[in-house]
Amino acid sequence: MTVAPTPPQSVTVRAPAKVNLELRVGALRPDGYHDLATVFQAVSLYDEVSVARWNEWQVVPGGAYADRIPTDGGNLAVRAAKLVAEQWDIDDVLSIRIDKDIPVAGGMAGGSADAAAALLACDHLWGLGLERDELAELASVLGSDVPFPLAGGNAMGSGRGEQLAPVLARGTFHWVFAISDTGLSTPEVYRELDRLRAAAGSDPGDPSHTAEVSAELMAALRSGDARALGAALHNDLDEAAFSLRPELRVLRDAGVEFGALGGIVSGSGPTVAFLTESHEASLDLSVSLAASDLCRDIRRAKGPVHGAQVVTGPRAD
Ligand SMILES: C[C@](O)(CO)[C@H](O)COP(=O)(O)OP(=O)(O)OC[C@H]1O[C@@H](n2ccc(N)nc2=O)[C@H](O)[C@@H]1O
Ligand SMILES: Nc1ncnc2c1ncn2[C@@H]1O[C@H](COP(=O)(O)OP(=O)(O)OP(=O)(O)O)[C@@H](O)[C@H]1O
Repeated sequence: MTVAPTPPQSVTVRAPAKVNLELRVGALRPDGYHDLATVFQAVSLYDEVSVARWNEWQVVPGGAYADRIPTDGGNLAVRAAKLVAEQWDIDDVLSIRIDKDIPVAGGMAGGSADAAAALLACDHLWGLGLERDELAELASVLGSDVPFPLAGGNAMGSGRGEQLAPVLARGTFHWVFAISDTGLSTPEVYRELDRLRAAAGSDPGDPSHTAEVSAELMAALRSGDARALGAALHNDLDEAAFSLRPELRVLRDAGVEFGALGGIVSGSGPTVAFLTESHEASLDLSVSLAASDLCRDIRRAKGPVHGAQVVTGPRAD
């Protein structure tokens, strides 16, 4: 006699943060987004999202940044689960636990990682067997950054950042992230870039704002050369973030002076990402930054790492 497999009671998925090694922002589009050319790298800071059937929709916050997780229907993990339920006509209502180790509103795509994790977790909980490209399609509806934490590794992003292509890369890179205690709003940073462009006499919607990833960065990734990668790091949103938070420029300059191979704002900030030569160099830089008192919190991580992965089994609570 064959026994039908029992559906899982709950599923936990771990998803990584990202840093944009290069972020080139093109013209403002009529839909309010900007054309982008970017290279993402997944780094070893993770959120864990557990989904379980429940009698009402709820978010159970946990982890280092628990107090900053929205617990209403606007939470991206809830939106992701509801999107899957709606598409496949599923009536279940879920409790979603989020263990947050990715800074909130820090430019490291924490909410997007949670959305990506929730998509994969629901796929497993409901036994849908979705293909990676079906998940990526749903992810792009939820946000420009959501497809990447599903994929992980290194990837090129185009369109509004949601269209991914693989990137040839070797080696492991050692990062130090300097985290601020108040976040920056992504739309506000893009708006500030447009304001700076307009103030410099150039229409933000002008097609002359083209976005292309540099050959130097791709070559540095291909060869696994940290020094070359440090020199090629670039973020078009740096100046907008520095304009809104001048202290971030001071922090970036200090990290480079303390020996980082390169320093950029991570995505839309305010986290500042520093690339270092080795694990030891990342420890040294962390000590120097901590002594400087220029940031609230310092985290070390390596990249690239895997995209979202199922890590359980039943939930302990
Ligand atoms: C800065 C990055 O993190 C770099 O990867 C992303 O571009 C941000 O991606 P995200 O947080 O997923 O952003 P979304 O939720 O898609 O969009 C939020 C808002 O950011 C602005 N936005 C976002 C992406 C993009 N290519 N152009 C934009 O101008 C728009 O005002 C948009 O309404
Ligand atoms: N699961 C979630 N975790 C964190 N923030 C969330 C979540 N869902 C919705 N949000 C909202 O999204 C806003 C941005 O949070 P998030 O941590 O994703 O920022 P971010 O890392 O700067 O994003 P990105 O790098 O993709 O632009 C927060 O201010 C919060 O109100």
